[in-house]
Amino acid sequence: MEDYAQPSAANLGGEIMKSRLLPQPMPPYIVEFPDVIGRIQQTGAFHGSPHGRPNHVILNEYLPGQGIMPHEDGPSYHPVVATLSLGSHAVFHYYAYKAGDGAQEGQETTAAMNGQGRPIDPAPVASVLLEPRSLIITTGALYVNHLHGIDEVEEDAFPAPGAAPGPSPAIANVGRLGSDATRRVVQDGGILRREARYSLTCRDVARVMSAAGLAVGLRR
Ligand SMILES: O=C(O)CCC(=O)C(=O)O
Ligand SMILES: [Fe+2]
Repeated sequence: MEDYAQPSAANLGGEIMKSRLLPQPMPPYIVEFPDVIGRIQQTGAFHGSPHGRPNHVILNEYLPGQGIMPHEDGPSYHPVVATLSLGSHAVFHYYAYKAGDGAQEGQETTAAMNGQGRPIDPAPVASVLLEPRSLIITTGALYVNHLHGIDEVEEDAFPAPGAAPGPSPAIANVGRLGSDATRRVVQDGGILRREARYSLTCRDVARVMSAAGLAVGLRR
């Protein structure tokens, strides 16, 4: 959707041009203290990635009411993404494409389409509540043939048990939430208001422009 209230973003570790990383030094808070990259590396999630650790981080700021439309992260990255949430919670939805080959003539065109017009099943395959200071690692089929997104809402509403199903689907990680208060709201029904959220989306860009390649690129 073009009218999605997009977060403000900054690239850390360099810009990606034509699927290659044009590297830049990471800021100290990423590689020194609290050493986000080193600590993500310790999870083992990047053992099989080209550089064994993330080499690129997108810092996003979401104000209440901002989200990110369902999308795939694409093939420039090794298919593992570690997302650190800071500040506010968010509800992260994973979506599947609708069965079939994609858009057909005369088919309804809705927001539930990706950029190529491939229809997306609007019912998430899974929804996860991302708590502040939590890390979620997305890989496998959820990376390569699913989409993910965050609704652009100012609050997330959770229906009370037995109530008519609300707009929020079941939260897959309800049993693993760190905050008892948050778990009660999700289980018993209630509202979590979004505050400002800062996310660090950490990935490994397989192809990195070398200094030599860069010099050639600059001479052109
Ligand atoms: O901010 C988030 O948690 C998601 C960001 C995201 O999906 C992306 O940058 O590709
Ligand atoms: Fe993404």
